[in-house]
Amino acid sequence: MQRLAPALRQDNVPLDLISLIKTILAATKEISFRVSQAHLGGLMGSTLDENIQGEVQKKLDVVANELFKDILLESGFVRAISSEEEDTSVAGDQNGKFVVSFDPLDGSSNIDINSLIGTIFSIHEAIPDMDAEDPGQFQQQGNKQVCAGYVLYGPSTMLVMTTGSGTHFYVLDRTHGGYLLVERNVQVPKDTQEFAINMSNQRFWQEPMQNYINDLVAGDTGPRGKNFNMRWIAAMVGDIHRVLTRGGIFTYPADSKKPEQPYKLRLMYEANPMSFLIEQAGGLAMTSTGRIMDIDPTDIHQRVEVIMGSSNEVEACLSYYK
Ligand SMILES: O=P(O)(O)OC[C@H]1O[C@](O)(COP(=O)(O)O)[C@@H](O)[C@@H]1O
Ligand SMILES: [Mg+2]
Ligand SMILES: [Mg+2]
Repeated sequence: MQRLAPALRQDNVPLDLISLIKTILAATKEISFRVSQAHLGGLMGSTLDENIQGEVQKKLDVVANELFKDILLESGFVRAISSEEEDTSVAGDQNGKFVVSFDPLDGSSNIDINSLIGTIFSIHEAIPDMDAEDPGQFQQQGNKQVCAGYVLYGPSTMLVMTTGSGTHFYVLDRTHGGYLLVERNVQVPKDTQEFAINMSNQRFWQEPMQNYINDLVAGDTGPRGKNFNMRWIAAMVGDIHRVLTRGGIFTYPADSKKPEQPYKLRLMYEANPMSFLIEQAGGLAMTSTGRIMDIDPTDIHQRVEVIMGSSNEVEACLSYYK
């Protein structure tokens, strides 16, 4: 099996980006170890603090964030970072060529039940003449990402990553400590009979989504004429990994549960990186009004509607909005 660096060179990834990716992955190996030892290391449960999202931070959210932030800011490759757990962007090296947005621990509500969690990252080139302190560094569309990926801390620790030449799967080999390529150019099947949504929000969805999901649930007794299965891991990394592995549609639609906050998932460090991975695997990644990666970011923590996965099924869902 091919090691990471030769696999990236095969995709003509520039050396400085390879160095940054290796730096990011060094942090994920440490997080993978801390996650596996969390019970023993007193890292289960919550802190008393809330992040800017108004969520009580888990101890592992904080540990993973500090690990990631420190290793990136000390690397010299990074002009600035933005993180789910940081109120604002944080300046790094003015000579750094890249900016990195990340979700240090995705699926935090799964930590205490020992279920799937992960780390999500998105890399853009830094805007040349802009100051490291300037949050404008992050006002770049998702279609400008040079790399995106996630690491899934599951039975095995898996890396799923793209640099624009397809989406590839890697596994952390615990014998020699490196990520090995296990599958190149994964493809999301165009059709599927599996959907993922938090059904408990149903009464708060907009009518098109209500109708779409009702028709999936009606199965072969309804207009779709076939049965659909449902899955919800409550960790985007886990649900998207299933979609990349066997197809499916994943959606976190707009809802009126909190009218001042109609969307749940964050553009910069959840929706954009997952969109790059899904599109590079032949799927679609949309809101009900357009392509996620064409959205002009206005805030590092802005939230968006998410409908992504098997292309024909995403199209079918969007047809309810027309
Ligand atoms: O709690 P819900 O409504 O099921 O939402 C689950 C969603 O929230 C998230 O956990 C949010 O991410 P964080 O855990 O990083 O805050 C997603 O991973 C997941 O898709
Ligand atoms: Mg998350
Ligand atoms: Mg998180």
